[in-house]
Amino acid sequence: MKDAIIKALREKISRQRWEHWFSDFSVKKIDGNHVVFEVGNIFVKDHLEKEFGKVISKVVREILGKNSTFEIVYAEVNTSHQNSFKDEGALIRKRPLLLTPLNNKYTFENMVVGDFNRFAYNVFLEASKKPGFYNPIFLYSDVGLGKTHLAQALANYVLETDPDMKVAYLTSEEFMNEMITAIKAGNTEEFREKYRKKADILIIDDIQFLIGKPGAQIELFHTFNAVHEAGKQIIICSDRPPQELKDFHSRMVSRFQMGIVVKIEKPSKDALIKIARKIMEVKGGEINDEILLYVVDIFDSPRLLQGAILKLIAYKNLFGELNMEIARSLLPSVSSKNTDNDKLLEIVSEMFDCNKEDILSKKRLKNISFARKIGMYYAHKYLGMSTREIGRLFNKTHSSVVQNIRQIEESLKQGNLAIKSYLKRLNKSIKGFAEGGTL
Ligand SMILES: Nc1ncnc2c1ncn2[C@@H]1O[C@H](COP(=O)(O)OP(=O)(O)OP(=O)(O)O)[C@@H](O)[C@H]1O
Repeated sequence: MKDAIIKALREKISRQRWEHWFSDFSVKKIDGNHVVFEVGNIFVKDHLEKEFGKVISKVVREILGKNSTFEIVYAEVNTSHQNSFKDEGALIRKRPLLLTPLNNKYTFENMVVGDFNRFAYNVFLEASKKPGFYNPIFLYSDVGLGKTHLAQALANYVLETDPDMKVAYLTSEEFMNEMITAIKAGNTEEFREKYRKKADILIIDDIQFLIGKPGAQIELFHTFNAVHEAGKQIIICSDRPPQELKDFHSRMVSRFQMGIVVKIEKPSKDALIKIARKIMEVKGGEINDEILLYVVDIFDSPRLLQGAILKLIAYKNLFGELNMEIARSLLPSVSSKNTDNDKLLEIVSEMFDCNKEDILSKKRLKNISFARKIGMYYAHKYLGMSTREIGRLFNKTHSSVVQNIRQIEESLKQGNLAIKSYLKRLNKSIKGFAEGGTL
């Protein structure tokens, strides 16, 4: 029976996701029509419940009957010496366990180093070899200059050299949401244990999101202290220096400053050219030097540069050619960013018969929420905006942006012609892709 459950589950999950998330997943026992699954740690348990709960439940009901239930438990790793012999098998892992998903393209090798980021880069490189040496590391810069890339490069490096390390990377918004869910479900102990006791390296991105959220700040403060006291590495990323995190308690700000504070500056033109070349190398695609210099003249942050380059490469792949004239016609929609952002809100509100304030509000009327979704999808795919920037533009949380974009993607996959036509109209109005677009 155990094998049948695993086999049926395997058939419903892609190989890649299976290898990623189910490497130490097993059926611990079956009590009547209740199945107990076991995984290696609480992070994987959480992720499986969230992402695969429905499919696991379906399989269990298919095999054991309609009213069957399941739970996932995680194995406690006993680190005491007396028991180390017994637990040896469980402690040796051939492959790192990804506690929270990381982008494997965010490596030190894929990062261009220049005067603008050399100090930060070296601090992170050194810390990845000696976690806890600089503790905490507080990294800040303007948006899109490589903070997430650098923090995850450290995480990827550490996991590659020591697969048994447990690295948790999450935004402060995710931290807060998880905290709220845990409070509602009465699981606060589990939540606290997850980050305070289990993580060897804790990376909290976008700390500024907690401005104005005192409850989450306090929880993070205690987590910070517990992790720090245990000598585990903490990394905080922010869009401003610690002292400018207004309304954060001064004891917290001073904790952030007690290790090392590093900043990434704006890259120079030369550095941007190198970054553009690196992006093409990593993403696999090429644009000629003339166009590349034109792009670098317009965009001064790696994130915007990346959005523009990907758009040009996508065009070239679709239509087989790309010249300067086409590049010019494609890019204004991204370059005159602020105007376009305003225009985007204006056009979608007009298209869906509402006003800009409705879109930025919490109203859930059908036309308004549809306008939001289409606008967010467009901003992501055509204006090269990150989901966080979109959140700021539409006055919505990061997770609701991600969810809305996913819903549109899903509908497009299922061939929803109405959405295609809205996007096409939007595209024409905003002067995106050359006449006719790619939709
Ligand atoms: N020095 C660099 N070399 C190569 N690519 C870079 C460099 N800096 C940034 N990038 C790329 O630019 C994009 C944006 O970087 P990233 O998301 O790390 O910025 P960020 O500072 O975390 O942004 P935010 O403030 O929005 O959180 C990423 O795809 C990243 O790989």
